[in-house]
Amino acid sequence: MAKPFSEMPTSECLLSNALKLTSLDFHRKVYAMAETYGGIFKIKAPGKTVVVVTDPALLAQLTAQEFTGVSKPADLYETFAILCSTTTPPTYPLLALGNENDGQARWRTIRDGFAPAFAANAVPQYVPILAEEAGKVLRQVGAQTLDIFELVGRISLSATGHIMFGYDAFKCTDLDQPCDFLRDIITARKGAVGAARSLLVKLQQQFCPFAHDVQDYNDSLKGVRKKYEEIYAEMEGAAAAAPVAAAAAAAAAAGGPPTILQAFQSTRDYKYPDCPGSKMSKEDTVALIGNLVVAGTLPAATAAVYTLCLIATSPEVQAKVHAELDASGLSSSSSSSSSISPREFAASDVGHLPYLEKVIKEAMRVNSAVPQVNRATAADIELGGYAVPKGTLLFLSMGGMHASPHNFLEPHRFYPERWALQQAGDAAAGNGAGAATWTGNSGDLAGSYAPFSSGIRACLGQHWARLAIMGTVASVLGRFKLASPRSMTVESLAAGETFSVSVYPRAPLLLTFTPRAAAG
Ligand code: HEM
Repeated sequence: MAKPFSEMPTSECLLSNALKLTSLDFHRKVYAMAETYGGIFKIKAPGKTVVVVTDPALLAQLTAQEFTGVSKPADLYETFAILCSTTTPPTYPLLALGNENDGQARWRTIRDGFAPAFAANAVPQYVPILAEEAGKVLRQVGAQTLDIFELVGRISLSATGHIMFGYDAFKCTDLDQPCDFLRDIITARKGAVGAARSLLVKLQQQFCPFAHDVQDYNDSLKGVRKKYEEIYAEMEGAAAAAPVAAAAAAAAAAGGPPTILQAFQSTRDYKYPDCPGSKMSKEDTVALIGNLVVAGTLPAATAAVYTLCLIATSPEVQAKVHAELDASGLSSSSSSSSSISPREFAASDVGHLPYLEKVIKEAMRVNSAVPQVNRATAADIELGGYAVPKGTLLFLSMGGMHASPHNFLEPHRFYPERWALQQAGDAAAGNGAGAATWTGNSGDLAGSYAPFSSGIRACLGQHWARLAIMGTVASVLGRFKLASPRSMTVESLAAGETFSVSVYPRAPLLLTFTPRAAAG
């Protein structure tokens, strides 16, 4: 007999739940609900049942490859469309990679084409480019107060342009030059969420005026789409000037991994197995460019930004990070010249900055850049002893899992040492109350941690994201001591965030930069 779901009390039901779904910080509300209702519970929304999952084992089960009763809606917008429609919603070009409606085989073909360029052994080749772009931007920073999201966004965009498309696609290395592309992406996506929000508001008046909002959505994407078309044209030119496919073949013949640019070249000629005779069109490639720009810039920038903010407000953490960078020769204060020119971050530094690694891991736990992914049941399934019928929308809240007191002690505390103490506790069982206290309730912190999701649809760019975040944070802290002019805590950062494709700060996040050589 299937267990009954935890139900919301009547005061929480229907309309109030539906409005929570439309709120931009809905994921934070889910965290609070999970504290009350546990690792799996049901919320009521118009026309559909929604099941929220924060339990680590059930999350892993739902994302696992062999779990076939579950499909992935492409995006938040499609999720809303499923919420209010019984028919299959139309597909949107921007979401081509990861859109289940295009067919599993098509998605698999594209993912397989790009996977070698994102593999763990391929991403170190991008690090020198990131370090160079970070250096170009950071050399313009003196002793001053800056919006850290703007600064890191510039580094992220310059690196993305060079690494993925082989040229300066976003031209924003000069601090005095306007560089609004990251904000354009956010605004376009916010338009999409806004359309979804108005969709649900209208739903209360008349049932599902869907077509009208699709138009809003497409209009909101026009600006950034023009940019993706420009990038496509530039890549065509580059391919004509220097045969990228031949370079990819040569790299493969030499046993080296291909680059992302080469992967674009080779996937372009792919045929879709489920559609005989069809090849990837220009439209598909433009959509993929958009997909990788959005996925590759926003969440990684967010993660680096929140890491830097948390470091800036924790003097003892910052001192330890600086000491580690000094010992590795990555700080300007450790360089023989007094100028701000530390050795640039290199892929070989990974594995040799264990404290910084824990700091980033902890920052990505207390502030999950991608707090939630969605799934829909394609058949009746059983989940953790509960019966979940076909057509149920599943909200997989990794942020809720990271913030749950069921999984982490003092979950809202930024405490990088918890990861070291777990290792110490594992190594020396019965090592006193300190270690035991911090091994976490379940004794398995790692099992409750999945910022990139897991399984068949796990983040394709996660190896690169980890390196990029570490390289960005090390490049900034090697050169500067950071301080926050206003007091910032985990709670105040959370209160100031909002959500589009990933979490990002609602207002400028100001940090004061003091060159390390001057700070001593
Ligand atoms: C901190 C940075 C990042 C975070 C937290 C993050 C997180 C995620 C998550 C949670 C998913 C969805 C997984 C699911 O539905 O189960 C995803 C998918 C994806 N990510 Fe990332 N991501 C990050 C950076 C990147 C970067 C740098 C790239 C590329 C350069 C990238 C490319 C992708 C792609 C292509 C997918 C779709 C995979 C598929 O549908 O098969 N991500 N990411």
